Amino acid sequence: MTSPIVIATRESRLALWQAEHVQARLQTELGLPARLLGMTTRGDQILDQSLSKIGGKGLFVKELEVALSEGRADLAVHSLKDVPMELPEGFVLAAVLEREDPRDAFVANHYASLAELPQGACVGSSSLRRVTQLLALRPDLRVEPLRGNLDTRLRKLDEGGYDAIVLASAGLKRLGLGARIRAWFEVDQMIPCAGQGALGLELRADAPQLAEAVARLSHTPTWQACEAERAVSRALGGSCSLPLAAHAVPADGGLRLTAALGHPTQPTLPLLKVALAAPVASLSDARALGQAAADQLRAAGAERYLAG
Ligand SMILES: NCc1[nH]cc(CCC(=O)O)c1CC(=O)O
Repeated sequence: MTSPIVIATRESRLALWQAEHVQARLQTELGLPARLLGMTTRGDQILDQSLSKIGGKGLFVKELEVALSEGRADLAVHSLKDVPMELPEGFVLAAVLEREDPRDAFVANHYASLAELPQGACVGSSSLRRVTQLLALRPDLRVEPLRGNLDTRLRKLDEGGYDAIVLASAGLKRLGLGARIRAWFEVDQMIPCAGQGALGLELRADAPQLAEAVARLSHTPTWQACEAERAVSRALGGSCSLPLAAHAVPADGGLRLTAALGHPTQPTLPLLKVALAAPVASLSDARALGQAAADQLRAAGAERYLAG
């Protein structure tokens, strides 16, 4: 009997849901038994500072990669949007699963939508991408930092610390909290982050057999879209201290990609936005589209924003 595949996961409720989802799919679709190895990452421990200040997205994946490299785990399940644009040497992204709803959600107890918020209302978000797009829609709002896992953020809203908060719809739905969503931001109004709503499966690069097996769980249209989105970010430096949004949707046999860049320290400067479409038949076509979007952002003046 082969020993079960060990899945390294963070221990937030969302991370566990995602790991269990992959565990179930390995079992039912591939006949591969799997078990979970839960672990706490630095990103889970440090909750009083914004992620962009303490080292970025990588904080959520580093400990899982250590478990992979030490052979304590075989597979790590990540929210793709938390995965750095360049994986460290020795690791590969072996599959991207079909995307959940990629939209951001408006969550509030007393207001049904962004438009209903009174002048000067307080909205919670620590995401520079959300902050800059919120202020572009409603310059009067006061945006205050809000970190923690989804349950913590909802509790802080319920305790009255904010009039509204913005969260990824995918996470809320996965946790059965979809009823908390009062309104959705359309993707052209609040462009999602690269990879939002998708799960990525990471392996050691020296495990080609497992890579081949898990690739069967992958969803090609989602992977191509996410590859284009991630390429925009990679081409602009890939840092999570940049308010960068990138979202691609299938269109006419290819992809339509929209991206927006805000200024990292001056959230009220105008957002630079681009939209382009191209036929896409492979991951490298998708990367080329993302690169082209980044080139257009540079042509539109991104340099000034990237310098800080
Ligand atoms: N940044 C944390 C994070 N990472 C993944 C999700 C939600 C699930 C997803 O978008 O795939 C969230 C919560 C949020 O942004 O509100």
